[in-house]
Amino acid sequence: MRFLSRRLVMPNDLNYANSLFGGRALEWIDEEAAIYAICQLETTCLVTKHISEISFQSPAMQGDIVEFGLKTKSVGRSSITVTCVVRNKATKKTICSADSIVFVALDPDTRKPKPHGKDLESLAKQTVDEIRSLNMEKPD
Ligand SMILES: CCCCCCCCCCCCCCCC(=O)SCCNC(=O)CCNC(=O)[C@H](O)C(C)(C)COP(=O)(O)OP(=O)(O)OC[C@H]1O[C@@H](n2cnc3c(N)ncnc32)[C@H](O)[C@@H]1OP(=O)(O)O
Repeated sequence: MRFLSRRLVMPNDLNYANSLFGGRALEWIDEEAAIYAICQLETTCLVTKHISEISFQSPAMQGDIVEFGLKTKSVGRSSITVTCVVRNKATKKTICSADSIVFVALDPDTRKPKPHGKDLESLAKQTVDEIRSLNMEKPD
């Protein structure tokens, strides 16, 4: 699982108990996972089909930086299933997680499911190439 994206918990992200609002966490998970799926499938035309049970394990507070871990769980003909973990960047404590988020690639004209032509093997290679292109070596 790669943790590449981060967000800062701001005042308008809070619930009445002054911790991160669950609905905001869900919105972030959907958005982060969608961006990940778009990059994996190399298409901008996809939709969220299914989000599995989400467990909220610990609160995030104002000023916390949270980071999003994503990985591909499986790939089908038109779908990709992604796992997402949200954790506190400083403590590494899990805030919440969604085990299976299913996105379906669509034909932009018909809005029907469209085969994406990817498999786990090709995605693994694509990921290696992507990490290389990010130039994430340690600084001198
Ligand atoms: C997010 C915020 C973004 C913010 C900006 C960030 C920038 C990024 C911008 C772009 C943003 C894009 C991400 C938008 C994220 C939404 O919010 S999309 C809005 C919410 N979603 C929708 O409106 C989808 C509505 N549903 C549909 O239109 C139809 O159900 C669909 C998707 C066309 C599929 O139709 P269908 O008849 O179910 O198709 P079917 O052939 O039976 O199944 C298709 C595939 O889904 C699988 N499937 C079907 N049902 C299920 C199920 N219950 N569970 C699991 N898999 C299933 C099938 O197994 C099949 O997989 P493959 O074997 O082909 O791999």
